[in-house]
Amino acid sequence: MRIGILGGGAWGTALAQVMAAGGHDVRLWAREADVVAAINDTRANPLFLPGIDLSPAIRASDDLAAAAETDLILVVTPAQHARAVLRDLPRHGQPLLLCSKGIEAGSHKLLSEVAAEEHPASPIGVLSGPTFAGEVARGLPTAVTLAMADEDAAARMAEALALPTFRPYASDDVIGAEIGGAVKNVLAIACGVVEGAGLGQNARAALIARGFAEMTRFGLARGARAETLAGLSGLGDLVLTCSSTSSRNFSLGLGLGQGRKATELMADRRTVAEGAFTAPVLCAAAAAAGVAMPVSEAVAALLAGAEVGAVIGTLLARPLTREHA
Ligand SMILES: NC(=O)c1ccc[n+]([C@@H]2O[C@H](COP(=O)([O-])OP(=O)(O)OC[C@H]3O[C@@H](n4cnc5c(N)ncnc54)[C@H](O)[C@@H]3O)[C@@H](O)[C@H]2O)c1
Ligand SMILES: O=P(O)(O)OC[C@H](O)CO
Repeated sequence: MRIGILGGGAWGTALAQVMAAGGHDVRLWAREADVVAAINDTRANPLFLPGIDLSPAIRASDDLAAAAETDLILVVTPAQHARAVLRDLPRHGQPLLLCSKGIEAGSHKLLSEVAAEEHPASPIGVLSGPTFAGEVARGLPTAVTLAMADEDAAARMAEALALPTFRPYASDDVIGAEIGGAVKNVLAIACGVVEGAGLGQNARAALIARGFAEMTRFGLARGARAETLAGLSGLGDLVLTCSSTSSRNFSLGLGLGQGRKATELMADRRTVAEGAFTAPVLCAAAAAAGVAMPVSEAVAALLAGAEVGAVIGTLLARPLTREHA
């Protein structure tokens, strides 16, 4: 297949490497001229994915039209930029596979809804799961959820994209696959806070379990299926990012837990910690749906500048409740 990849960050570049290893013709769109030049001239992306020798089958361009002349498009921009990039992408009706993790600010729309609005003729899918880009690019074993409304189409897509070390599991739960990836980024910040504030491993395990309860409540309210949230793109990704400083979201939380301010931690970064953008949107969307998300609200409060001790105190002072209320 000819595969267009939108986004030359760590994940877009790692996916380009996977697709090239599968024998596909890969056209990577990156917005930074230095990223395009580095990929084409030196087979590397030192800005976003250092230390990886890239396949010669990857051709980079800053021209969206070049990525559009393909059989399949992977959308890998930060979530808040997905609509603008999709709006500029020429419409050819090929499938769009969403690989970004987030919820659109303002509209509270999932990226599958954004993509369907911008490219109504394209079949929409989601590829999501526990996937640190560096490990995927190095060919380490990885499994993901690949969801499309038509599960047979998802299975065919999974077959076309699979490698011995890259295993997509087909699903028809597009919403579930998206919500797991978006919510786990917020919860990973919370787990980083626990680490940074020295609250211990019991607290982190409790937070993963109660965070998963939040993810499930919100997901069910938005039409996700519980088994998808308990799978690779939900619980699988939650466990990965809640337990490793390789996660940008966890690392952001670590700094917050040490008492540093979000503005300072976010100031100079060129890489994206999606949970910081998702947290306020998620809280607003959950409130609109009548879903309680105390852990996510605590993260949103910290990101808005609240003091870490006060936020932890408020969370621990909540009235006791039933585990499955
Ligand atoms: N890095 C990972 O391990 C990983 C794994 C799975 C999913 N993701 C998701 O993939 C998405 C992209 O993350 P990443 O890690 O590849 O990014 P990154 O942090 O490596 O790089 C930042 C990216 O943002 C892009 N960007 C900045 N401003 C932009 C704008 N105005 N318009 C369009 N693009 C803009 C940059 O060009 C660059 O591609 C995120 O939603 C992330 O959650 C990342
Ligand atoms: O580094 P993070 O926290 O953006 O996580 C990257 C991926 O989403 C892990 O699956």
